[in-house]
Amino acid sequence: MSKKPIIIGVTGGSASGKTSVSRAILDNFKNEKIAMIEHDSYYKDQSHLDFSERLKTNYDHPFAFDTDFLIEQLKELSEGRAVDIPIYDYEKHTRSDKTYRQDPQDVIIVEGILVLDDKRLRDMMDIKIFVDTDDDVRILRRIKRDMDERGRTLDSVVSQYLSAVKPMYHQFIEPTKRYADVIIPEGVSNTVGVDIINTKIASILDIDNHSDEKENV
Ligand SMILES: Nc1ncnc2c1ncn2[C@@H]1O[C@H](COP(=O)(O)OP(=O)(O)O)[C@@H](O)[C@H]1O
Ligand SMILES: Nc1ccn([C@@H]2O[C@H](COP(=O)(O)O)[C@@H](O)[C@H]2O)c(=O)n1
Repeated sequence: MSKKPIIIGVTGGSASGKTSVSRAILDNFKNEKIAMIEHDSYYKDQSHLDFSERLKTNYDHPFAFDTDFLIEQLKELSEGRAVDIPIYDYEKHTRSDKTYRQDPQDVIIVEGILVLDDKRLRDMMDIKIFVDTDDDVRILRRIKRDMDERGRTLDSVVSQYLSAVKPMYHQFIEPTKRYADVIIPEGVSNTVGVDIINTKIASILDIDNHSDEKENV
């Protein structure tokens, strides 16, 4: 029987640096069996809706996600079976018709704005991390990212931020900070915070953490 993986939840507001922190962990453990799964991959399929209808969805509310499916796939992985994870299309606001194959791993990072909101998900996690970055920094990063990578206009980013992203952050995301084991101010720039997390993961995996030495090579 396969060993249950270590599951690490990484949350925080949009553009707080969740993906960057997760990548730093992946990089530190690149010789181990480790992968990141994004909650965003499990945004509900909206292919049955017109594009104009999809624009009305509140993508920062827990209802926008098919979290049951994420939990189901995490259980499959935990029991040693590979899964096919949906690939999300931010420009079309729905799932693409493609998936990618994820094999079982020893460490699984589950990243997303609402991964600590669902108790069933939280209870599956061994380490829960909240990346804490000021709202003004996050909106500036988001404008750049959404215009460069997600096909958005400045007006659409600002209007979505004021109508959904900001209020949902304060209603649903920020309150999950209380469930975090570790809060990392400033995300990946906080090298001490990231190193403490890597050391903890290494101790659970029962391996030495040589991240300092790797940096100096
Ligand atoms: N500590 C940081 N300093 C400067 N830029 C950062 C930092 N963390 C993330 N970024 C940048 O901000 C943007 C959003 O970061 P990302 O890690 O994708 O956030 P999230 O996954 O929370 O949406 C990216 O362009 C990333 O390079
Ligand atoms: N069709 C969509 C789906 C999601 N979003 C936004 O993505 C944000 C979460 O992703 P991060 O990488 O920023 O954590 C979330 O705040 C949604 O508003 C979107 O704009 N369009």
